[in-house]
Amino acid sequence: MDAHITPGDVGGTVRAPPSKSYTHRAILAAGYSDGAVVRSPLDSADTRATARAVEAFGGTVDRDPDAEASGGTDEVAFAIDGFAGDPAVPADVIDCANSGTTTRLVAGAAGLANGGTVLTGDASLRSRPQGPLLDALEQLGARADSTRGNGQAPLVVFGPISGGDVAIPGDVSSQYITALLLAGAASDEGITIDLTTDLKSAPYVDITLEVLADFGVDAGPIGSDTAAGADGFRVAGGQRYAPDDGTYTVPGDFSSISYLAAAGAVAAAPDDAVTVRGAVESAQGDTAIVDVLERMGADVEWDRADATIHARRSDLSGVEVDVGDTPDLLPTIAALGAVADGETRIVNCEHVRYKETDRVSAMVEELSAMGASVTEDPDTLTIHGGESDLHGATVDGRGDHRLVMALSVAALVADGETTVQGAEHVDVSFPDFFRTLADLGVDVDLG
Ligand SMILES: O=C(O)C1=C[C@@H](OP(=O)(O)O)[C@@H](O)[C@H](O)C1
Ligand SMILES: C=C(OP(=O)(O)O)C(=O)O
Repeated sequence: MDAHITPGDVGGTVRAPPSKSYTHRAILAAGYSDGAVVRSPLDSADTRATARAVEAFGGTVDRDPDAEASGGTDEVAFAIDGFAGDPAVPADVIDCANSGTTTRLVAGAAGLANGGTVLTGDASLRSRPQGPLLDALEQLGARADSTRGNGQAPLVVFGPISGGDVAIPGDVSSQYITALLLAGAASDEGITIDLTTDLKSAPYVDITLEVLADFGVDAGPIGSDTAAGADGFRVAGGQRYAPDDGTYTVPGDFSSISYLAAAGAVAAAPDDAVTVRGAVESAQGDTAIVDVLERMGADVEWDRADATIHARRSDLSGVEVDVGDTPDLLPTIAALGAVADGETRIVNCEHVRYKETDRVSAMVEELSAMGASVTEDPDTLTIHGGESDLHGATVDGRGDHRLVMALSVAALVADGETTVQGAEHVDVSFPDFFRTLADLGVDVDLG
């Protein structure tokens, strides 16, 4: 599906979708428990993959937004029956679709099963690195293979592990650490994780620790108060997952909010603003988008008490942004850089090449097609911005939801219509993205 976007002003109030990262963890944590209700979950292609995995391990996920689970309101909730820390051997291959988070977190759970679990997914997923996690599972006594021997899915994991010590790099994906922490709590002995490199994407491990705490599970960093700067992590075994009152509520998604706030900053009508509700404080590193926008000169305000963000149009200037902690903001910041005056340098971004696409190269090529001047080094993306340079074009979302959304933001201020190919891929993290843009007044034609 293509999205044809006509440039124009935006304004109005919209709601942020629920967090993808929190929803994955909450579904799987509920799976590890005897059962729990997850309120306000993100219902998207990626989170459905995690729900399928919980069912493959013997749980059930009732996605019916039905009265009982949601406490009699029309709020959406998932009612989940867990596998109580003891995953069954799946009867079939688990299809993780496009979701790296599902693949890694579920590979960890597979380590606890008394038999084999096969994990696969789409072509993008099957090109992403899993080697360090397979190696960690082997250190814990599992057999963990990539069928092609290239460290990529399809993966086959044979458990059970009972816990122990692992050494693992932290600079490829923090999701390996999350996987080991979630599984370690349900293992007999617990898991101690020694980081052999600095940790990238550290706030995602803080999200994990926050969700674990909310499910009554004790785990923490070694040598630091938070994941950033930690030498490693420790989770004791034999713990029971059980959230207070049997329910867990998912906060809004700041990666998704980044597109809406950016849209306001580049295209809000004079005397109007984009207002985003659901901007609840949490451990999400991507709240940094507010600071990035402010540094670029945007008129943006996060009313934390009201969980609301207001973004008005302003002239933006280029800045340097380190995305070591916030890889998912790279496409948004690159689009903002293409609109801003002067140079925007996105540094510490090598790990952003291991996502659904190599997002560094992809943003260079697609923004260049819109007339921006963009260059890359292995670890840096540089945009030589200036709104007047951007023109409408046909750009390829490359099956990557974040490319589709970031390019749609750039399209709001390009000269002429932009066609973003593969628009349906927003289903991965923000299924209502184009409806939300239309609610903000964007002239978008899906066809
Ligand atoms: O744990 C998570 O929920 C995520 C961690 C990050 O990945 P890496 O840790 O692989 O950088 C992020 O890019 C991804 O979108 C979601
Ligand atoms: C990289 C992402 O997710 P995942 O790793 O779960 O595929 C993302 O949402 O940008």
